[in-house]
Amino acid sequence: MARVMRVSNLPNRVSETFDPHVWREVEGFHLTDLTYHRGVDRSGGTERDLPVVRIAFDRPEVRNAFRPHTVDELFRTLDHARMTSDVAAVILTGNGPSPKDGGWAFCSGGDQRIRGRDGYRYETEGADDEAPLAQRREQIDPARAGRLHILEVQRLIRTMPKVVIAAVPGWAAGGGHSLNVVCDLSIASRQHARFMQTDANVGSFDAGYGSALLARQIGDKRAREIFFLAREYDAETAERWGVVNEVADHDQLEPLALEYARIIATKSPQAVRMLKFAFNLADDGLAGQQVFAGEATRLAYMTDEAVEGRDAFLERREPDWSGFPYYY
Ligand SMILES: CC(C)(COP(=O)(O)OP(=O)(O)OC[C@H]1O[C@@H](n2cnc3c(N)ncnc32)[C@H](O)[C@@H]1OP(=O)(O)O)[C@@H](O)C(=O)NCCC(=O)NCCSC(=O)c1cc(O)c2ccccc2c1O
Repeated sequence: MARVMRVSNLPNRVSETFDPHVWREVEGFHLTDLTYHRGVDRSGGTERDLPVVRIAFDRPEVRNAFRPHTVDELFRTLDHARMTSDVAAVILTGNGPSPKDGGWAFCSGGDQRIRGRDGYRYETEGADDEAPLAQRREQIDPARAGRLHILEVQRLIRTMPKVVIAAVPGWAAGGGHSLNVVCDLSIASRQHARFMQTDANVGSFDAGYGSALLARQIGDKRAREIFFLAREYDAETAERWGVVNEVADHDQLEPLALEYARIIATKSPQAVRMLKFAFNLADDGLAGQQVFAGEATRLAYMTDEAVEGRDAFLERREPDWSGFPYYY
């Protein structure tokens, strides 16, 4: 929950684009592949929570590729943000640059080094993340099934009643390209953001949101081009095509994402929630209808009419609907 307290120590600067003055680490998470922060206002000698969190891939040396453990952490932090009732918006980004070559990434999709025939494989406890390829394969835990559960994360982003903003500081490739598609809003770094849908290069295919929703967003021919040709495109092209909302200078990427979050937090939470689910409804079929209808049920529960139905049952009497007209 939002808290006001004395100013605490600043968190580590987890990325060159990260401003420690406006974030605190979210407690209780022991993350290895991500970082998770809550926005704070430290002006006036106190520290006050802001209604925004920042979740960032933290494997810059492999362009923020995800392994199953990364996906577990991503699901856990997103779900925590979903259930934190004073958080309006989530910024999803990638820390950087790579200490190896200075390259930037949002996310380069599934970690191909640990891809098995049944999906992406977990590694044994204490596995060496720096190990060469042959050793990586020996580190795979044979007792655990391969996973494709980035799709579960996509569904969580899609159905969580918060606005998820992708701040793309570098490469969005493969499954990282698809994550950008499923976020509600996107901002890309003018200098470093690059997009490429590499799925078909490596024998993979996101045949759900990654392709079909992309086609809905930017048009069918363009989406087919992006998948079938797998050509690199830059931030300005992405903006022109409708893959991102806005391009920002690299050092302004996170401030702009924060500004988006600040504006969203000035709007009615109920209106934002209903709008997000309304945008999803037609494309998500019955699942979309169920999510939207759940919120309609919540609104109904807030009425005197629904309260009368509940109370009549609890008081063992017939409900009196006489005060509630058949609206038309
Ligand atoms: C992203 C790149 C275009 C960047 O190119 P660049 O030249 O800038 O950098 P390098 O290629 O030299 O990379 C630096 C360093 O990182 C390693 N690396 C990068 N990406 C990955 C990765 N995905 N897996 C493992 N390692 C990666 C790279 O090997 C270098 O390491 P060194 O040790 O040599 O320093 C380019 O890197 C690139 O094309 N990357 C691969 C992109 C890709 O094909 N991703 C997978 C697509 S499939 C996918 O993501 C996917 C996942 C799912 O779980 C699905 C589930 C269900 C349906 C579909 C799914 C799906 O499609």
